[in-house]
Amino acid sequence: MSSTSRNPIPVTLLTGFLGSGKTTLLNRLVRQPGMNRILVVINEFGEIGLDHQLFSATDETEVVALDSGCLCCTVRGDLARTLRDAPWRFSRGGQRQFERVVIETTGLADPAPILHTLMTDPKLVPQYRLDGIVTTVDAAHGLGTLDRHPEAMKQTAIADLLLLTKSDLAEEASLADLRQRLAAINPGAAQRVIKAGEIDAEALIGLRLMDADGTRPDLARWLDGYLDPKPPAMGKLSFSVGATAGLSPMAIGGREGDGLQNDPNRHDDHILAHSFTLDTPIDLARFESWLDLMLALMGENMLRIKGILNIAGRDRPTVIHGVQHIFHPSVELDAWPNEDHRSRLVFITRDIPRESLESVMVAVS
Ligand SMILES: Nc1nc2c(ncn2[C@@H]2O[C@H](COP(=O)(O)OP(=O)(O)OP(=O)(O)O)[C@@H](O)[C@H]2O)c(=O)[nH]1
Repeated sequence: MSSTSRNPIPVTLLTGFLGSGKTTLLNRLVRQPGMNRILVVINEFGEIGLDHQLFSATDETEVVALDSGCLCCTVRGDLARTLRDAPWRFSRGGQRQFERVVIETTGLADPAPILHTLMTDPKLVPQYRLDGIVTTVDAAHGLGTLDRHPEAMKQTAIADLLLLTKSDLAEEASLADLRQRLAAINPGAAQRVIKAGEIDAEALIGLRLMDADGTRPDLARWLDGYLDPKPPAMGKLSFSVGATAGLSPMAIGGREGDGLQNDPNRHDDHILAHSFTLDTPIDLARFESWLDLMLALMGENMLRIKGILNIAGRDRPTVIHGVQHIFHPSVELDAWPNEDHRSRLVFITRDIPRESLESVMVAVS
């Protein structure tokens, strides 16, 4: 099957702030008939990519992980290349194996440059059409996140559909306030309140942000307002590499800061991803008190904690998710995604130097 300008492949951009439920939604969606033959492009932020391991694809799903940085900053070229090559790369017997594309951005991505790529790359424009932008908003944290993070504001402003996730964690009154706030930012977007990623796939299809020729003027105006022609600023960033005193013998992932525009750990001068790999099984009680201490010390600047853990005494991996100050219940996966059974943790922080994380670890060791 070929894609032509008369039959371009629909693309859904799935965005939403850190921990707002994008992967949970995707995991549910790909099990529905309207969404099974899809190519999922997952963009990881941070040196250790965990998202594609937490996404459980079906047999019919093709998955590509773009893990060399944040889509909006450093890997737009990768996205363009991936989409250009996808129709032949994911084909069997001359038949393309996917009917639509879902791009899951990092929680920090500014969607505007990604849209710009989709709309202007001369090889992509005839092959793909933007079907819609879906933005997840955490019903429990949404209001505070909009106040503090301009990325979340942009993700909201450009959505066709706003999915208010985790409704089970939000008070009715604050949900109503959030809905009002979202409507003020983006009155044109439909709002749906969901729980545990449950929504009919049909609701996400055919949002028709743009005509197939990509000329809808309000989007172009929006892009004009948001696209920053300046390249990202360069700054000094250094990572310590090697063992540190901590929970257990621990290898600290990382490398000396170089070529920051390609640094997968850096979103801007303030937001950094810190990755840690722990070689030996974790003592759960000790780890939990370490986490409590870190959250107490780092407060709101600890944006996201994600990890796949090898807990002493457990055969299966345990996945943990912290979203700002809320720690979601940990989940045991059925099996390790690959042979590497080391624990891996990613912390996404604002204005918290790596040394502080390390010093907390030293303090509790
Ligand atoms: N209580 C509750 N938890 C939810 C719901 N949806 C998602 N979660 C939890 O929220 C946490 C983060 O969800 P993810 O789906 O990983 O969020 P994400 O947007 O993909 O996260 P990033 O990729 O880090 O930006 C996980 O622990 C989920 O289980 C919900 O409706 N209710």
